[in-house]
Amino acid sequence: MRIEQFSLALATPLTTAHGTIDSREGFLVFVDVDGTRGIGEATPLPGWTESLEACRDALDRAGRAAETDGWDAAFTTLTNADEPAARHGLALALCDARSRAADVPLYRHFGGEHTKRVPANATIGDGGVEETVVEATEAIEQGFSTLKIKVGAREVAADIARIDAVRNAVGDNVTLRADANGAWSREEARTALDAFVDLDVAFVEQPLAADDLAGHAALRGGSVGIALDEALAEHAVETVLAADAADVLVVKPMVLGGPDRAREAALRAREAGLDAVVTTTIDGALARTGAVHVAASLSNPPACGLATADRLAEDLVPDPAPIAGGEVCVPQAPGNAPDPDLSEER
Ligand SMILES: O=C(O)CCC(=O)c1ccccc1C(=O)O
Ligand SMILES: [Mg+2]
Repeated sequence: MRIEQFSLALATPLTTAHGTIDSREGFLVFVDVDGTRGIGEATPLPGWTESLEACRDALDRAGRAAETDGWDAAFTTLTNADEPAARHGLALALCDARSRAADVPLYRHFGGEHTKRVPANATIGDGGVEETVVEATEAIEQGFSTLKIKVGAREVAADIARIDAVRNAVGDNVTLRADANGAWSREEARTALDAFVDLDVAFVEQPLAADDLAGHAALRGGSVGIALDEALAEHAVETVLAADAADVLVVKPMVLGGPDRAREAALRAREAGLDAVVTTTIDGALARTGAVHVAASLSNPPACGLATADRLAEDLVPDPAPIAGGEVCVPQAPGNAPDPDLSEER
């Protein structure tokens, strides 16, 4: 197992209620499984996952275990909860190699039916009213029919005005979602949800703090759904499901410890009657493509948060899963991504 650090600048920083993401640092993970190459990506996002340093330490530890005792031993040195990005890096590398060896695209290796495209949502940042409307209108022109708008960084009334302006600009046939990143109090969330009924907002992602499962459970029941995202960085999937706290789970492979874990979480959500939206943490192309395969492995996925490549000013490889007309093209080559030519010489 070989580990190589990278850093990617963002062209368009993503500002959320919790701060601004303006660059992404991580590691490429190269493995050889019985003669077949696999490449994974571990791109930790502190606050959501372990730190870059902890990720590096965990990958080094897993690498040593792999050398002496094999891949299973390497996995037992990593946990979903403590080192999810490191586990993601190793898991993506291994499932890339295994699906490549089996000569099938990764989503088929996961058990998915043949599928060419997955619908994606546009991700609209936390600008003022005018900026938000411009971004929303541009996204519609690009072919998106689902928009996810960041809220929670300003007064609730200002966010309601932003969503109202977007609804007026885009008309009734566009699905609107909002993501508060845990910024609201229970009262603020109630005020926002009440206003969002008339604006036909499909769901709000993480209106309350990650640990307030009871508060989220109490917000449910109206026409505006509750989606949980940060809550899954803090609690096990089963805990969240048992709390009856959500209509939708937001499934981030980098946060859940790998594409395999993300698929399991999505299937569990569906079994429990919830929907699952697969999204990235603004990852490099390899992890983003892994997330695309997770979404493509589900039958009829909803619009997913996979349209994040264009936020990067540079990327690891040419985009294996480009967006066209509001949909992601699912790679059909064996493995996760077509051989990116960065294996042997690096
Ligand atoms: O879901 C999307 O549309 C894109 C991904 C996204 O919003 C995101 C990206 C990085 C960190 C957190 C989040 C989030 O969903 O809160
Ligand atoms: Mg979110």
